Amino acid sequence: GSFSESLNDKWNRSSPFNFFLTKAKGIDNKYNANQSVHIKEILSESFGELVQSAQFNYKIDVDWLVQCYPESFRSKPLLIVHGFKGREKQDLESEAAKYDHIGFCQARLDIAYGTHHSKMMLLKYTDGIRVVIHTANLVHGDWHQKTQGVWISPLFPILLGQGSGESDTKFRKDLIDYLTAYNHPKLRSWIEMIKTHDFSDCRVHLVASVPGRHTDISKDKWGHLKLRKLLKQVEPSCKQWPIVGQFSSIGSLGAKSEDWLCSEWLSSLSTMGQTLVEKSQLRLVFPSVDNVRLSLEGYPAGGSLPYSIHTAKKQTYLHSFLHVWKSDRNGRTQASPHIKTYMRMSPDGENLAWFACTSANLSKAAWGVLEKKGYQLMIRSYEIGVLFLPKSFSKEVFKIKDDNFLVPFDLPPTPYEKSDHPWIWDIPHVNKPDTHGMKWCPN
Ligand SMILES: O=C(O)c1c[nH]c2c(Br)cccc2c1=O
Repeated sequence: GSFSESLNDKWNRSSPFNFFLTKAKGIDNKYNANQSVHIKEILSESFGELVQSAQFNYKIDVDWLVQCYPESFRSKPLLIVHGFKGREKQDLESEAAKYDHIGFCQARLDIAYGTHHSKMMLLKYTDGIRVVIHTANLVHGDWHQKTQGVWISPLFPILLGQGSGESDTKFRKDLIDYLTAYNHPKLRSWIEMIKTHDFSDCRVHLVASVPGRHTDISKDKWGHLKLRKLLKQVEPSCKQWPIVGQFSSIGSLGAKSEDWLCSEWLSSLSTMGQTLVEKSQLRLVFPSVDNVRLSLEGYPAGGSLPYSIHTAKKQTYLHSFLHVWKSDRNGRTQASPHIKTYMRMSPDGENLAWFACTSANLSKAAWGVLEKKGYQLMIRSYEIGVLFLPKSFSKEVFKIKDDNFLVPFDLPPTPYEKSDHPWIWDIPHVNKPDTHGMKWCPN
């Protein structure tokens, strides 16, 4: 309609998946309607009478975040959960000094190179709690001209009567376990609050990572082993379907594909338990240089795609798995991806055996790596995402068209041309100008 329709109507129409992409300035506005949201809509008064909120993220522009809340909500307690230390922590806290409603929770990062990647909003309203799990940093640029994923939960009401308050997907328990893992006093009140609310309507599973060397019963609570455990529920008929991984950064994966990518990691995502899977079974989507050059932002989009030459040089085998970013179906081929999604698709790209949207990029730090002959799963970072299993929606598979399932990019994905190269952020790109006539010369 002509009004910016309330998010409530949009949310109802997005049921039962409630999965959205962020609005992108500069694409045809018909693609910024139904299944698109902006942060100001999520925090708007029409979406709920806010009492307090918690924002879990990596990059946070405090002033920008405060003005994303409606004026009337800018005094409601806001807890910012981050992973910064030392100078960066000081800078963040001094940025917020002028706001007396903002508190901080510094997540422990005891293992080197770990980061607090998780992106989640906990929104406490007068009549319930809502959880938002997404992929966008709390900075203007992440919500401006990129492709990001956002899952918005139902409004979970206060638990009345004797119901368990838990859903078949055990989402509430998994969320409590995740928050408990921070072991931080400022999250205790949120944990207690979640325990008093009814999450029985929740249809997604939680797939999260917390830093640590996880063993015994904790080994498959996190990272790719949690995903492996959940995917055991997937229709066996999909066993031969390709796995698609799509992400905005790539870690150091080892000298050979058999070191981690096509053994440990792919085994979890393909639940075949087979250690080696033939190449066409795994399709990876990561922006090419031209994807970045021709994006709405131009080369600066590459500032959010931190794939370094140092890492890329060590793993040229990866480049034969790569596919371009193409999202004509959502009018977002030029909206550079910062979303991360993983899925198993039918060869024709018409159906999905499962679909996940998470903060986790393609890295051992995010998904974990088995150590000590598989005795422990070592994870460096905090990550959080949601998994959609057809079974939780009384289906065998997701029929993308018939079920109106929002898939962020075109399936099947399009392989790199011989002339395509993966975007690398710390080398010059000067052969051709970008959409703004500029070149990329990192220092
Ligand atoms: O958690 C995230 O989303 C991100 C983590 N690390 C980054 C670096 Br390092 C450089 C540029 C962008 C990002 C980023 O977006």
